[in-house]
Amino acid sequence: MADSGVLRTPSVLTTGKLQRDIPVLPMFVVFCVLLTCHFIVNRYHKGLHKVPGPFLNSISTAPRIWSVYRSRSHVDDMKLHRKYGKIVRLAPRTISVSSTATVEHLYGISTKFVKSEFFKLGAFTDEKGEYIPDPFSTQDRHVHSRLKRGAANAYSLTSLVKMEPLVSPVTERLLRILDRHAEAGTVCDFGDVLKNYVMDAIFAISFGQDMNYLEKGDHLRLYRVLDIFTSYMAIFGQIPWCHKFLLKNPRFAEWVAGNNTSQLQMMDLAIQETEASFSKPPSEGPENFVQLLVNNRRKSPATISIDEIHGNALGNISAGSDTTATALRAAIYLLLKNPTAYQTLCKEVRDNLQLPVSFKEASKLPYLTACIKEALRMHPPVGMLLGRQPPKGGEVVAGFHIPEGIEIGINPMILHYDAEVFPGPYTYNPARWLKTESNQEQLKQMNRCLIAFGHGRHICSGQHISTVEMTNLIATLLIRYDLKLANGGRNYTFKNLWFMTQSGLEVIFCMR
Ligand code: HEM
Repeated sequence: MADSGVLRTPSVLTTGKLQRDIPVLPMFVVFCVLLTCHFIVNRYHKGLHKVPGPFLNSISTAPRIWSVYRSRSHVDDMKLHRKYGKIVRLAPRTISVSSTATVEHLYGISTKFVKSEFFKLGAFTDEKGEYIPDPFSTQDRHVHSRLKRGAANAYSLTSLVKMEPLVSPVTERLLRILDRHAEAGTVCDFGDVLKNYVMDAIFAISFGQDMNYLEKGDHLRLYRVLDIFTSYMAIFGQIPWCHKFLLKNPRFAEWVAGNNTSQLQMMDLAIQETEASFSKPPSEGPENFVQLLVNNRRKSPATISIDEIHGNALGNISAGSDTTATALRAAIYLLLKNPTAYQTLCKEVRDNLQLPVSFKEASKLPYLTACIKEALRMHPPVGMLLGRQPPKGGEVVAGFHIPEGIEIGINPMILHYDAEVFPGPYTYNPARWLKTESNQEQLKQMNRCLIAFGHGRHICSGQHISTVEMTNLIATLLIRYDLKLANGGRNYTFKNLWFMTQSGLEVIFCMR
């Protein structure tokens, strides 16, 4: 057989020509010089070397990414704050503050700070890859204000209380499942059940119909998408410039998500429900979230576009499911771990409420509200910086000039453990939230620093949805069952990848 020319061509591997032609040593030297310059620029960028923090973190993002990747950045950040004080440089372009005085400055209604680049990783795009503006990710103040106004009535407490009947069938389904556990005396993986419950509840509120996650489990495979999405945001949000090469790139996104069609199904549902709401007159029963937004558009088309209706509805699923489930798990776990608090709450709830629970009645119970606040304090579902960027020209924060383009923020997990605001911060103490004659000022301060839902301009739009869900569900459970942790709660653990998701909440239910 005749040799092909290709085979006869001398290979660099056999001749060793590569080593002789490429000046490896000079290239290595150039690389080291460039890297050193990069580190120097990072460290001294616009005077940021004055902000205290570890040397390595000031020259490279690698330690920060490693800390986030290990799902324990709050532990590392706490240590850094203990060592360096109220303001710490976590990475060349990331600064963490933990001070009461900065809450208003960074997040207040009239703040000049805008959302950091981190949030752009969470933006929705349509099928053509065009950005669908949403309040969560937009940096444009006017767009943000318009979006908030356009959906304000749908997120208001008054509307949500009217939507309670939409969630009732979901709650009944949950109780049937828990009754079965109680009758059989089996241990319930309550963390998973709660996740499914919250998913069904948020679908019911948003679209007027749920996906029966409680009985079918994750049949739409939304959890996988949401897990990838939050871990991706946590890790690559530290280097947001990468996003355009990763999930923002449609080919890469398709490769990662594979043939997962759940987002498309969600989008279809949002589109169908929006169209159905347009074609029927305002209904007599409780209106769901999409219907309320459609009515807003009917009255004044300029207030909200169709894409924005879809964006809001889809945002409810991604922002409102894991977060609320996490808060509920924390509230239940902490209660069951603390028998005195559990007994106090059982007494309050059982003496004052009956099934079916209504928020109007349940929200009057001070100890129930206190237990929810204490759980949100000790285990805020969002456990990383609520990042912001200063306006053009920068801003002075905690005595340091922070130039534009730099991410600065407060991590709820740090501020909520500040002993000056919350004395004995590592102790579960719901009573700290109860009003007394002498603690008015302290309470004001604590409420200002409870930033589990954020604060001010970008405060969580869905806080009332979660509060109603949590209040009603916890009261319902305590009226119907006696609860106790299986194995003393030994399997309960959590990881912090932006969302502080737990696993192993195993509970034994007994009918009362
Ligand atoms: C316990 C449950 C929840 C927690 C702890 C939580 C936490 C947060 C936090 C901390 C922010 C502010 C982020 C920032 O300032 O940088 C936020 C914003 C937001 N949340 Fe929630 N959330 C929860 C439930 C929900 C629900 C149920 C929904 C919707 C149904 C929702 C929708 C939103 C939206 C749309 C924003 C953006 C608001 C804006 O930027 O103006 N969240 N949430």
